[in-house]
Amino acid sequence: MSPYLSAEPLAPAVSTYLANVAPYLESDPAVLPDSLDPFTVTAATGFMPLHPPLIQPPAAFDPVASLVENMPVQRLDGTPGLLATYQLGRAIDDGALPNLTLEIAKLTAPDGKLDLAKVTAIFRDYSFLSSAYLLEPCYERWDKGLEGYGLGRQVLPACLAGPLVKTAAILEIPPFMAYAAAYSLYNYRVEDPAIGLDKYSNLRTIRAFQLGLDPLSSEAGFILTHVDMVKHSAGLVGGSAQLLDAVRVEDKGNVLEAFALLLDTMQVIEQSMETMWSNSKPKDYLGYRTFIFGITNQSMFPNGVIYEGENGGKPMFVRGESGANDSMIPLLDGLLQVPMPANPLTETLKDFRSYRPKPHREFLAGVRQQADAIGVREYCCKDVDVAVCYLKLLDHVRSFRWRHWMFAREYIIKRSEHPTATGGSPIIRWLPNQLFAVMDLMSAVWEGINEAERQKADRSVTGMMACALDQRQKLQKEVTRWCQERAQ
Ligand code: HEM
Ligand SMILES: N[C@@H](CC(=O)c1ccccc1NC=O)C(=O)O
Repeated sequence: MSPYLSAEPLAPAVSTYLANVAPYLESDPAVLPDSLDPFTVTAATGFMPLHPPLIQPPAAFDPVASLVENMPVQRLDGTPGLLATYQLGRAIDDGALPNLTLEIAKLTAPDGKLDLAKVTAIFRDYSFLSSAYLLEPCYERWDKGLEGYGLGRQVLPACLAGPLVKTAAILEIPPFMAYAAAYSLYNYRVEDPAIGLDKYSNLRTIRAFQLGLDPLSSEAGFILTHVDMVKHSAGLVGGSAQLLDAVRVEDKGNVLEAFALLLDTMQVIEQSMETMWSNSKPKDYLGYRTFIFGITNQSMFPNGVIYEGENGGKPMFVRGESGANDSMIPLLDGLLQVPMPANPLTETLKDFRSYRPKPHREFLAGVRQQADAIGVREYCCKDVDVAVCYLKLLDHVRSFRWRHWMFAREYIIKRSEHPTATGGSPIIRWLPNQLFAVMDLMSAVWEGINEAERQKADRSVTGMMACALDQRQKLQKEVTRWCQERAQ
């Protein structure tokens, strides 16, 4: 019978549903206005900003731009900035910055709405200044080789707190340095517009804390490697939408095509991730890292931070920025329906969701909801060809998280006793919580395939599974050892 004659209305196609949560998915970013959130998700830009990040805020904010340019340990021209001699806090306390909160409402785009690109650039600059202000005393201790971070400044003055809270409220994100809207994804520019994002060597940072305005520094490398990875995220966004559509109508050909796109994209993303080791040296990490800690679960802010003039005078607790706020791996967790154990570590994983840009949050929630509604995992496990693709994509999630565990070990754990990561998660136990979950799902899916079918699968799949199982044991041993040594 024609669907048009059916008495039951048809459930909307997935793409229609995703169009509800990501209305500009198919739009050309070039024609989208700056009154949209710069992190609006499109099939062309994925999780990157719609347009290149705005470098300079409008003239009314010149005092902010000038202070943030003078702030880093090393300025763009190579000379020492305020943080080199721990003078930023004093400059702000002495009135270097007027309170520009009321200027924010004047930031309109040609369509008469608020210009969210400008609002984001201003949020970025205020969040750099605010984190530098709050954590400068900790950096001073670190720089002088003293043990522990001590205390940060416990009060954020109104000239920083007002604009930070106001811009964050407009963007509907927490009022603190963010991974996407500040330090990483809204913090790049290109040296030669003709080359654009195509070559890593063409990337530059806009703002930095320590030496990061020098493109060859480890801080720049740290930031820009994220940009270089996320620039490929369009393949994950498009591939996810394609997979949901195809699974919904049980179109195996399209399912396999969607997996091919997702697998190819992850391959490129992981290749780029590997360049972190040369772009950014582990020995340099702890310096600029001092400035990216948050308030929640950090010894530097045992009683939170008072934002002067905000929150009824009560202290604020906000997590620090973290790659955990990136959207690529959480997208795949949702799409592939990776079950996370019910425990406090997983609660932290869920808490990180609210730190993503609003359009990313909505897109991820939509994909998660649709994957659950159509049963992506169950569908994929019914057919061995599809199950193998599903396993291969899970294996990318595993290898991303494993590589990432190596980063945590070499850049942080071996060099610092501080028990919590910048986002406030326990440094030793949190990353393995999610890594174990992926490895366990891989085992369950593999064991669900009967012996005869498994024999038919190509050798590389058997090898992939053996490697994942072996790695699980190694990880378990390593985590147990670190927990014993650090009493965690
Ligand atoms: C030197 C490089 C890196 C180090 C030392 C590092 C460290 C960490 C740490 C310690 C966490 C724990 C979360 C918290 O802050 O509380 C984390 C989470 C995370 N980071 Fe990174 N990271 C690095 C590079 C990257 C890169 C390049 C990406 C790519 C986008 C990334 C994506 C993530 C993700 C997705 C999570 C959440 C992990 C999960 O869900 O299991 N990280 N990172
Ligand atoms: N959580 C990490 C920092 C981190 O995750 C991060 C911070 C800023 C920008 C990107 C990040 N990416 C890595 O996960 C740490 O504790 O050092």
